Amino acid sequence: MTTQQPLLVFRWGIISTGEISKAFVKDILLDPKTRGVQDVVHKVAAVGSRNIESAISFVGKLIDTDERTKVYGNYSGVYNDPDVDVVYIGTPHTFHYQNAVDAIKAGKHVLVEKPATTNAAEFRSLVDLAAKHGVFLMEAMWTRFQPIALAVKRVIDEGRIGAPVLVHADLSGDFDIENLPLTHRILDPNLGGGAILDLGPYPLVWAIIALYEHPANRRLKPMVSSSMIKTPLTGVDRSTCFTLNFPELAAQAQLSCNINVPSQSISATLRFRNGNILIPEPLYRPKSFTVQYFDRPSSGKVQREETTHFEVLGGGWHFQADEVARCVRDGKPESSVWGHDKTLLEMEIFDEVRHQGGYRLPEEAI
Ligand SMILES: NC(=O)C1=CN([C@@H]2O[C@H](COP(=O)(O)OP(=O)(O)OC[C@H]3O[C@@H](n4cnc5c(N)ncnc54)[C@H](OP(=O)(O)O)[C@@H]3O)[C@@H](O)[C@H]2O)C=CC1
Ligand SMILES: O=C1OC[C@@H](O)[C@H](O)[C@H]1O
Repeated sequence: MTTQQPLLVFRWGIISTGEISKAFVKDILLDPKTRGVQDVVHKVAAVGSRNIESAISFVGKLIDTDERTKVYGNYSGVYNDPDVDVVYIGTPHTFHYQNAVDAIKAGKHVLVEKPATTNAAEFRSLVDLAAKHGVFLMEAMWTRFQPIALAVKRVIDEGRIGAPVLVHADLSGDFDIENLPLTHRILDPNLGGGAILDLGPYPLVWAIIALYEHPANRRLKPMVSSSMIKTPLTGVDRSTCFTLNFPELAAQAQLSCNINVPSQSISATLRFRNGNILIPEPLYRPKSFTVQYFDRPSSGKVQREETTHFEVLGGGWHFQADEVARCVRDGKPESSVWGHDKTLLEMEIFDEVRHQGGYRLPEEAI
């Protein structure tokens, strides 16, 4: 017999009113029952923007007036609002650290957009601060919480496709950089511009699922080698390739990201001894995956293919919100699906990639 959890009404404070904050809020306000969630509902208790007009317009467009969402022309109002349980941070990369520090010091749980910080030292310091204040902290690595990622993980764990050998994954996007203002977050080094910090988390998440999380890897960190091509427009990385070596598995990941070419139709191929898993674009929210089984181990000859499709109501950002709510309800300091170790690994890999590529951000908080 299963015991029914009482319904949790989880109250979000939203920091900033840009594109991702809009997408996140639209998703969390969808009826959770449409994705089979019975124990949690999300409410937007407060929205903070640098500009009060923007907060008012955001709430007017996206949130039912019955919700009585409070608006602030700053972020501190949200941090200090007693009706807010958790703060969602949707500002550009280089502000994540300070925004998270402010929220945590106000005693709020935090979900911070990817990349959680601009470097590993900043994230380590957030982990310590969150522990000191007894609050939950997670990077918004939404792809890892989508049903498709959970299903791919099940296929790997079930073991029929054997041991992992090689992961190829790329997330590219044509941002038309020649015609973008140099102050756009994708180009501006002051906002952490370039491919690695913005797009890099997505090829990496599939390598983490297939290789880092593989039980035979024993959570060992990979060795990193990489190269970058920078754009002369602002000096941020236009194209980055990075390779991760997992000696314990004798396996590698070849990952790439680029801000001025379109993505590829098959964006990731996870190669195993007895078969492959193919993941189509967009790599951050694929709608299907295909498992190819070989006729015998290592033959490369596909005997059978199975494609699984996923229908999701909304953009797919709500699954991570459900995880945050449940972790907070259960008193957990971090998620077991996307815990602090994985964000730290991500940040350390990106530090090394930037070091090897000679890309130092103008101002890193730590
Ligand atoms: N998970 C996902 O799918 C996605 C995640 N992201 C992540 O979200 C973050 C924001 O991206 P996105 O929403 O596209 O960015 P936007 O530029 O659309 O929005 C960022 C918001 O941050 C606030 N802000 C505070 N300081 C500044 C500043 N100096 N310059 C510009 N904006 C500032 C502004 O809100 P206000 O004026 O209201 O204070 C602004 O609207 C990035 O870190 C990115 O990696 C982005 C896209 C998709
Ligand atoms: O997270 C993201 O996913 C999609 C990209 O287009 C965007 O720039 C990025 O921030």
